[in-house]
Amino acid sequence: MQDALCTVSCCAPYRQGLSHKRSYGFSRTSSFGPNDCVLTDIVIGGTDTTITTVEWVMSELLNNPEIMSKVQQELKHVVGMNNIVEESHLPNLHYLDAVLKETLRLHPALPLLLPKRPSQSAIVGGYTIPEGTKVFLNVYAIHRDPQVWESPLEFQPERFLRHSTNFDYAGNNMKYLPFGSGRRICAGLPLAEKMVMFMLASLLHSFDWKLPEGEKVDLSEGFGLVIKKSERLFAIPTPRLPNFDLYQ
Ligand code: HEM
Repeated sequence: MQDALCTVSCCAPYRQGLSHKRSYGFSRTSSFGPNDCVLTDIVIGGTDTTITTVEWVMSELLNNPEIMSKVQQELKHVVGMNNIVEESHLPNLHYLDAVLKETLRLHPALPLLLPKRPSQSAIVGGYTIPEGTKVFLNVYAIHRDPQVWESPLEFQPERFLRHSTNFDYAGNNMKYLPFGSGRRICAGLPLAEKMVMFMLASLLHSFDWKLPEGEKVDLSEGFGLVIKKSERLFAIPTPRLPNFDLYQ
């Protein structure tokens, strides 16, 4: 167990006896050991981000019923109506993948990533960043920059089908960084991508979704390290599959 945990990148400084350079906005107690740190990172990093992302995708889809219908058509084609979603279906859900990428563009769960402190002074774009400066990267602004994105405020998943080779989650393209970049990129990225795709595919394959009568989706944002919707989403599911035994 200990070996498995210690492979997570943020534990490495502890193993080398160095101090942790990340600032989270709250102080760590001295009773925390290396493995507590990893577990805390995983719980904090892996829950709010994932839930918030699923909620934003569902909100955007309820706001764009024609896009939701395209996702469900794809699920009908790839998964079938007498089957339930399996992990093996996920690589073939290209349109749902584009919907997730477009949602993470407009609603990156961590809009400023996590703060970093350079361990030595550096010059970036002509600016000197002294050692120890707290640095935030405004991914939210980059993802909505009209010089980078055409019609940046519109929800258009198709843009990721056109540019699918350029925009992945690996953090190599500085125009699109929903999981960060470099050695502090999201440590849960492979799990997060699969988990969110699986949840969305299951929700949209098994159910049709609508809003309560007369209600509209409120897309306004709250304020925080993780950008959540200011109002929780309330939607009504109706079973979609003909064979109800599949739900059991
Ligand atoms: C949709 C879901 C998720 C999103 C959008 C997301 C996004 C991010 C971002 C932007 C960062 C900061 C990267 C940086 O500062 O450069 C991060 C860090 C991190 N994430 Fe995630 N994350 C998600 C899910 C998860 C999950 C499921 C886990 C674990 C099970 C996880 C674990 C972590 C950890 C441990 C870090 C800190 C990495 C480090 O400091 O080296 N994340 N995440």
